[in-house]
Amino acid sequence: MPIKIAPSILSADFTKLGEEVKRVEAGGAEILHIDVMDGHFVPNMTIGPPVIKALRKVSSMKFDVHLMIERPELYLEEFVNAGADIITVHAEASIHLHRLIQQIKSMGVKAGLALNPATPIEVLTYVLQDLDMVLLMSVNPGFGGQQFIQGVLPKIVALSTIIAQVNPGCLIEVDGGINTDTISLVSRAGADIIVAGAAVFTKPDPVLAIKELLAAAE
Ligand SMILES: O=C(CO)[C@H](O)[C@H](O)COP(=O)(O)O
Ligand SMILES: [Fe+2]
Repeated sequence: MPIKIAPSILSADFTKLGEEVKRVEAGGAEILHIDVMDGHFVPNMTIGPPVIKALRKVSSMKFDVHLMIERPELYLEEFVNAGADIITVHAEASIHLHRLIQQIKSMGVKAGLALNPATPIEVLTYVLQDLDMVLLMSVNPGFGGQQFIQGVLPKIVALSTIIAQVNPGCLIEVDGGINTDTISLVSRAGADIIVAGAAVFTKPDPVLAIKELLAAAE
């Protein structure tokens, strides 16, 4: 499967969010990455279900909702009702990971599990077979526009080897610090979906920026 870019609205202009989303969709983007932060799990706050619900009215892209929140189990239904297609929770945010993943799947959406840069992939051992996606953070979560952490590259390689054996349908998403220099590294390491925020939405032409990222990945 060719890699896909999921533009992250974290770096979009929030005063015209609907227009920004429609623009990347018209340009061919299929997945929209939506970063939800609660000011507890990460030291920043962003948006929640009402904004996702509003965007759902103007977009038919797949909504890839990245929950950087504590107690995600309390809010799953709200995010599903708002229009999420994939819900990704952090392994570090729950002590009942198996139950949490089953809860997401029982709601009829795809289940993703995110790992911070310092979290080893061994945490996936007994849940990988149930996942639709693993999100490997390549920055410490909380902010857009940070520098890519090179140490995550062997983690992507190791995970893609394990996924091929255990759950070949499970996708690897890499999130943080992606630009035209770093994208080829993560693509070669085995990423299927690559999130890009600053590298898309701080550029004068976000659609062109996505095309340049895809070209650099090859
Ligand atoms: O989850 C995130 C931050 O916690 C963002 O998705 C990520 O950082 C994307 O932004 P950028 O491409 O600008 O690094
Ligand atoms: Fe994210």
